[in-house]
Amino acid sequence: MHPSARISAAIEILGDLEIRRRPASDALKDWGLSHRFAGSKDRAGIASLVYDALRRRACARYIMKSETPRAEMIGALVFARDMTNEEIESHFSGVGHAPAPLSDEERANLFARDLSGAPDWVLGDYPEWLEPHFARAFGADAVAEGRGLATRAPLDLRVNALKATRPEMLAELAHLDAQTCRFAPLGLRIAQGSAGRGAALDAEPAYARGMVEVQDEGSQIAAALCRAAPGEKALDLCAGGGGKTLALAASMDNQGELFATDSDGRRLTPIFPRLERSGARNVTVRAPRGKADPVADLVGQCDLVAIDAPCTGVGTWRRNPDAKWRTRPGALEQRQKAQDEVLARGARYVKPGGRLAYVTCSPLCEENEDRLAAFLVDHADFYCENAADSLALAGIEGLDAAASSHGPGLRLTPARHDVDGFYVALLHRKN
Ligand SMILES: C[S@@+](CC[C@H](N)C(=O)[O-])C[C@H]1O[C@@H](n2cnc3c(N)ncnc32)[C@H](O)[C@@H]1O
Repeated sequence: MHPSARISAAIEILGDLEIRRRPASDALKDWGLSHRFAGSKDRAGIASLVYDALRRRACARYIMKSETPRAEMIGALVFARDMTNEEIESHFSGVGHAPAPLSDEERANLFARDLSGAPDWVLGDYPEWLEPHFARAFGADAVAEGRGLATRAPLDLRVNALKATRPEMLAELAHLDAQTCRFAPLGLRIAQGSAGRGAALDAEPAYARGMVEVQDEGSQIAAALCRAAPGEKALDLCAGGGGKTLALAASMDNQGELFATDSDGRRLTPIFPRLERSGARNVTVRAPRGKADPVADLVGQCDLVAIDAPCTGVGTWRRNPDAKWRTRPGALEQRQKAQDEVLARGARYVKPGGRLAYVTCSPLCEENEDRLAAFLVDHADFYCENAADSLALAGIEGLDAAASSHGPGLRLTPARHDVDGFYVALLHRKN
């Protein structure tokens, strides 16, 4: 497909999202099924355009003074693709499958690119309802942090210490220009292509053999901060697809016991092949059955309970840009309730002297420091670890400035650390 035809297709899909209010991945899949002539490169290129438009939707709508998918696409080419006015006009030629030529009004708005007077939520490209929450979490940096969350994510890999070393994998993946991550001790980063096209990892023998695993550097740091050690009894209470479980198992070097569960058994499905591929042998998956607690025998027994809590996912917007417009205000209150419940539940499994790791992929105080403060009111037998100690004990260097200024714990953000947004705090149960 001609690049201009891809732009037309992306506009069509943005229109579908507008009307049917469904996940972008569903709309993209349906488009692919009904346009079978489009090859995989075309589909990837169109998806990348759609996601870029979602990333920069607020700025695009503002400069174009319009909320149409066409306006969003023009804005995406400005803000996410750095195209000149002439380049954009050449794509909107009306020839063949290219979008119709720009109207006089569109041309005037495009040429002006006028963001003057725009509020922070527009400049930072986040939903208006989150403005007070961003202001609280980030203060004067709200716009910069929003912009960070509106960029494209790189591809990060975690070297599976059960099967390989980082120097070995650096050499193995040199043809992808793999680089060591800045902070994560086992992390490798592969830069994305200019139009957001990623490396074909599936074709890599090192990936197929489980020597590397896809995991954002922020998620790797969160897992490393848990300090799961060989010989420990550990519980991953919100294991989901197992991203953190695999990292915890590797950090335990297959020694000790790691239990993985989740309140939603269906979410555990991907964990089985992933464990198999990774060579982790000390993990027991306990799927919930009926109302009984699948890990009841672990009450008061665990050295470590990791809670990768359900959250708004604001920190993952780089990878899921449509989530930022699909999340509704009520979701924040719902998540806070779930977080209080899961923290109270997790505390029960920690043995005296054991630790509880609380992790979210959200930067909002309401989901992080506020939840810990509420937890500590009801759990006087727990205390929070100092952020500097957490980093030192996990052997992670260069992140001292990530200590939260809102309370205990650490905050990672795309703008400051070039990783997905994460919050991590370590609590200890007193002896
Ligand atoms: C952020 S996701 C976990 C992601 C996963 N740890 C990973 O790294 O791939 C949060 C998970 O918490 C689960 N969850 C929510 N409330 C829970 C509870 N009270 N007990 C256990 N799991 C819960 C959800 O079903 C969801 O799978």
